[in-house]
Amino acid sequence: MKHYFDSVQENLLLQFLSDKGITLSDDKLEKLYEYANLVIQGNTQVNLISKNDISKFLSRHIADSLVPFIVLSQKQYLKSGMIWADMGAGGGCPVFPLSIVCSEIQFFASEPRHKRVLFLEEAKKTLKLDNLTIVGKRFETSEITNCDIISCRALSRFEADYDRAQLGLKKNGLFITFKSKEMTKDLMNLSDIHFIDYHLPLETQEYSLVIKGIYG
Ligand SMILES: C[S@@+](CC[C@H](N)C(=O)[O-])C[C@H]1O[C@@H](n2cnc3c(N)ncnc32)[C@H](O)[C@@H]1O
Repeated sequence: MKHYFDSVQENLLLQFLSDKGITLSDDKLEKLYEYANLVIQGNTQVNLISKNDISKFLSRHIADSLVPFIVLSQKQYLKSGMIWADMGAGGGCPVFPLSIVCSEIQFFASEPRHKRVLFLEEAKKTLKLDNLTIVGKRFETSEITNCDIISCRALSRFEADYDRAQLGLKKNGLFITFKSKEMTKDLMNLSDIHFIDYHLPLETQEYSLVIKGIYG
């Protein structure tokens, strides 16, 4: 398969994963690369990601998307059959990379914008992601319920996203969101809140995965 990114990007992603003790099968890596190809190609038709980010899609967006998988795997939190919903899927990060690597978990992606939904449906079909359901609605009207985990990336303010997630989370479910480190200062006093700080390849700023709930 022709890749629409260079081998430097591939190596940055592999190094990022291996630094965290993660080795993925060749099948899963190929699917991640195929998904990256689809986004890079799809971005010429539909606005999925910023044009500035195309050349670093693997090291910036796919690596970032996999951080919840890395963190929850380290805690052995992920179990077969769990239900995980992502609110505001956009071009599919983090939910596509997560569905690819966590094939035993059932994912839902909620996204209201029609052109993005068409892209996501097509990508799901191409990648044969049977564990992913695309719901072309706002999360509030999606009727997605009973989730073990609800995530969102670049959606809205923490409080608004957390409240929105309560509509679909099981009791004791986890809410997970991605923030820059500097945006977490106001959240320090919340109960059951965890901050896992990290860097991404080629990026100077520090990021924080924010998890609300008890996860180990
Ligand atoms: C900035 S994009 C982020 C996309 C993706 N998560 C990422 O990190 O690249 C936010 C997305 O959330 C969607 N969105 C906005 N409000 C929403 C809601 N209430 N429920 C679900 N999706 C929503 C928008 O249509 C948009 O595609």
